[in-house]
Amino acid sequence: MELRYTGVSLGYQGKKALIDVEIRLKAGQRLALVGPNGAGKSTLIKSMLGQSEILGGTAIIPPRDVIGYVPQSGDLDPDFPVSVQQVVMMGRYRSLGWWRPVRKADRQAVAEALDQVGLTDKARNRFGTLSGGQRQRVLLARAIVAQPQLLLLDEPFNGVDAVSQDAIVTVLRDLSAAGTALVLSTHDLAVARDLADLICLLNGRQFAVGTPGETLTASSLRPVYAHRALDLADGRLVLVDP
Ligand SMILES: Nc1ncnc2c1ncn2[C@@H]1O[C@H](COP(=O)(O)OP(=O)(O)OP(=O)(O)O)[C@@H](O)[C@H]1O
Repeated sequence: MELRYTGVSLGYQGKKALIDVEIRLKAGQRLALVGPNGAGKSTLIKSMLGQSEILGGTAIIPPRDVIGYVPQSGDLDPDFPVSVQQVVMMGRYRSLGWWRPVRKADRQAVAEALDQVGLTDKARNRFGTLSGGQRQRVLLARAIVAQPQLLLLDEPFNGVDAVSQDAIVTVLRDLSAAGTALVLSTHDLAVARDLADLICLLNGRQFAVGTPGETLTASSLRPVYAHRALDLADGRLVLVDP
């Protein structure tokens, strides 16, 4: 697994939304994309799925079939009449193909993924009846049954309760210990600090990339958040509505 962007510009219909992207990620590393609304976090994730345009530079992206994607749980229609285990089984379709019936190994993989996210007892429940945090865990299970080498997560903790957040963080740590590379976008600097070993600061361009110690400093964050960064009299920095 190798993900490498060198001087990359990204956007839509030929118009740039994010420039100067320089990232390099190896197996088992965890990268957090941090920046205010509209910074380009989703655009960078979408570029790895072929859903935004690479307008310049060089991007080395693993093949689509080894990439897993966890969308924001709000992106899925909660009224769609499917059970939790059916949603997770969708993650096996790529390897199943429409012509091959579901096998015991597929059912076993689904059961294991549900166990990993702590939702075995909800397997037969309707997806739409779960809480936002539980739905997010189901979408994570759907991604991991395909055993991706690179897992992308768009704001995985938005609208997620503390129990679900802890469950998701544990699964993500286990995945990365087993060699899966992770890229996640987040507004939450505490989450980024605790979960990521690399942080990329974005706002229309890449401002910095490095360890949490290198990037989560007042002098690195100030230009990224611009008018949303407030300098306190004692020299500390507060981010207003990050
Ligand atoms: N499908 C699209 N077509 C055209 N422009 C888009 C599209 N999606 C996003 N943009 C633009 O690209 C820029 C970056 O948006 P993006 O959604 O990547 O930011 P973000 O950091 O993920 O923000 P948020 O935290 O609000 O999700 C914005 O100016 C946005 O308007």
